[in-house]
Amino acid sequence: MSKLLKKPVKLALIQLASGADKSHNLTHARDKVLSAAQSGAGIVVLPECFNSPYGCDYFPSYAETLLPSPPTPSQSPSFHALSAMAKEAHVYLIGGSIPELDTETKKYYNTSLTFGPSGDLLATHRKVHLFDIDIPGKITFKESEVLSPGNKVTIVEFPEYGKVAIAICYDIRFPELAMIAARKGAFALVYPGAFNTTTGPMHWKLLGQARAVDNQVYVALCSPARDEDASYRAWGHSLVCDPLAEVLVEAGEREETVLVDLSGEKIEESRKGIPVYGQRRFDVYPDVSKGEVRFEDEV
Ligand SMILES: NC(=O)CC(=O)C(=O)O
Repeated sequence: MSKLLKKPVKLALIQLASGADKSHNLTHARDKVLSAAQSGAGIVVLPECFNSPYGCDYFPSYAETLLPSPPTPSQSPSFHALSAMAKEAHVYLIGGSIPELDTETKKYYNTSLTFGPSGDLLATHRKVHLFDIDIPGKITFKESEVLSPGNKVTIVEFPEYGKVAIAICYDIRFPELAMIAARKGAFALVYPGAFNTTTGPMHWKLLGQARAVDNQVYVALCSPARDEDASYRAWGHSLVCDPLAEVLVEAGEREETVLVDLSGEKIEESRKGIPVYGQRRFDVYPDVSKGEVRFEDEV
């Protein structure tokens, strides 16, 4: 079996406390990314909407323009801040997500940017599955009132380590994205995500463990810290599951950085012990990674 993860790496999830002040959020994120790097992290993750409060009312006013790439600093201060943080900390940085406005189509997206240790943009993922739910008496949320969906599977190669799949929050509820990425060789599935105090206790950990056990890879979920005064109260509990679906680390509700060591051996051992990876019956059902899969944004 080829090594999915070429060498051990420390992963950091920054459960950031963000507020209404974007430039403060960016400076605060920088401090946390640098301190995660000082603790030995090689890959650092920020939460969904790390530079703004989360909610349909906020997306338009916080949206930045990313295309054509690279944007100017005034079009996207967050792009430039993330690139600089990755370079200064010398880490692979999965920059949570930010609200994006495509000025040509006038469409808004929930978009994740990933940068390499030289500050170069490695990947862009626009949330594919929008968070439209209605649980009477608990929560109604309709991202599609403002946002448009992305249309591709995102797998990024970190040359030192291997491939990582990136998707955003509600995307975790759709196992196809995870299966495709794992079968294409990702060693980890990373989801910046902001579940809430209704969906969090129901499904956050369960979904992390489910995607891990289905695919025998590491799964990381990175949430904003809970703000009790916000209109949307994030669940917190950023966590990492190993390829056997054991939760290796889990944050509480407040601001916190969790760090964990990932190793290729763990993936190999789990696949050797429970070899479902080689036991699939593609003569009985189709392999979703072999059908028509889009890896590039439709333009
Ligand atoms: N932010 C989200 O997409 C929230 C979500 O997916 C949930 O189930 O809660």
